[in-house]
Amino acid sequence: SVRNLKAFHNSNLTSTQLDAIPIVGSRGFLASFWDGYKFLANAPDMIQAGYTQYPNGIFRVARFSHWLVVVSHPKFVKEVGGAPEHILSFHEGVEDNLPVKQVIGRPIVENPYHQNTIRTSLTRNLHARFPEVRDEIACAFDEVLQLHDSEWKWLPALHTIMAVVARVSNRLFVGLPLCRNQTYLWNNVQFAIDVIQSGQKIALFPKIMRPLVATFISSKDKSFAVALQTLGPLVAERLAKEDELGPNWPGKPNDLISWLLEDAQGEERTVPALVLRVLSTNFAAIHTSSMAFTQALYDLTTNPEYLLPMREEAEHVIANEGWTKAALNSMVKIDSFLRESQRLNGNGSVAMIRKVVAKDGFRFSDGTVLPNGSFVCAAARAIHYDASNYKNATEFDGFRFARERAEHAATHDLTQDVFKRQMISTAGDFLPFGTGKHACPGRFFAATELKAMLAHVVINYELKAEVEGVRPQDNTFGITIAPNASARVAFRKTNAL
Ligand code: HEM
Repeated sequence: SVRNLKAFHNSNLTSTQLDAIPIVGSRGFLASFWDGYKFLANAPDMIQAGYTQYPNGIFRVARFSHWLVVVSHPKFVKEVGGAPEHILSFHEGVEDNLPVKQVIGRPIVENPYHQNTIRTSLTRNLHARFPEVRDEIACAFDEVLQLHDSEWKWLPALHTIMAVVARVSNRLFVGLPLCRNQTYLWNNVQFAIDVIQSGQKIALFPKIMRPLVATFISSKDKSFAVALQTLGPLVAERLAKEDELGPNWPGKPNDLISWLLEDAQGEERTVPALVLRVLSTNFAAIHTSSMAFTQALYDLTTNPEYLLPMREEAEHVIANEGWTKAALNSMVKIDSFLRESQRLNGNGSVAMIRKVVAKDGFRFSDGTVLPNGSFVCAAARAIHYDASNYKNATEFDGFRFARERAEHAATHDLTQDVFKRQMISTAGDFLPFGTGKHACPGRFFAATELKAMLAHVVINYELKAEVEGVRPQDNTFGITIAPNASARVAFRKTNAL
């Protein structure tokens, strides 16, 4: 349409509308097209260069067919996070890197009601379901690690943690016995890998060609068939019960299927539609949480002096309060350690990619205008590594947030004031979960799960790095930064000397 053409012209590499915003790299169509390639290999360095060169501001880098505007001041990050969907679109921003419609499914974009279910019902029920989550953590580590007596055992960190996280997350999502069904679990893991891999390829094609390309590349239909086979019967049973006994039947399980059914309307109340929501929640949950925990394990094995203080904290809190969700609030060192790991090793050089969809563009408070059709994001990693945001910013200081919380508590009336240095708190200078309107709705569960997992690990195991003092190198591709996928960590039972 004319509007689409106009939007394309406004945002593409030859547009003059972004002239006021400085460029990192080259100007001119061919040169900047080449920069688009370089960006795939060097995104973190290019973003850091722009950040250093244009402090507290806004700059742009070339992607293949358009500019990506990058904001580096927390104030501008907040303005991006606060803009509503009809001005800065989250979904259109995601779509640029990941063609969700083709690799996951159209309804996830067109009616994202599950985000609300996750933010509200799932989060509200974390207290009630915590004993099961805790039980699954203990069983999953036992069964996945298979440690015997006093042996040190080397395990591939990411793969091992993925197996634990998939089980623990699904204990909450679908409960026993399905959360231990290996076909069901690995289908969720494989689906996420396929979504990312096929998505990155499909995203290189113009939008109009994507549906066709997807029919050759995407294995979505295969994953969906396995999900339907393994999870479908359980969903069918729930729908039948509701038809027969109404929405509040006695003994109704307190899980994601029930929470989704409370929100799902019309055509979303079918077996395939609900299976797709659970599959896509697994996609959003498993890889992000596994990557974050693996990075924390690498931080712990590289800085082993943190193990004992966290073990002492966990043992002390559990002795006083038992294994409850509320007890996790008292584990401030563990919370701080995970937050610090996310700060330094979060999952991307940029975050919060949005597309300007407002007809008249988007205006920042300093007057800078981004025309309709442009893309904008936050320089997440550079912000996290900036000494004006964090003291000794490039150093891993596992308990920095615990110290800040203690200092704050000593000087403030805490009934009046929530100090935002906990794992779940987002800010313009803390972006592992994004911030603002689309901040990750699953972060309350992620924090609960990862804190309980870390407490379990430090109490029950000794750990060893493959090479003492050397952190396994990240895998970097384009804007993505992921933990090393082949590094191993050694585990040994604590009391098995
Ligand atoms: C450590 C683990 C996790 C990390 C680092 C993470 C990170 C993120 C980030 C960066 C976003 C996008 C925010 C933005 O662009 O503004 C996001 C969105 C989302 N996350 Fe998470 N996430 C994690 C765990 C989870 C879990 C466990 C769930 C589900 C239970 C989940 C469900 C979602 C959903 C549904 C969205 C889309 C939000 C929307 O469209 O408004 N995430 N997450």
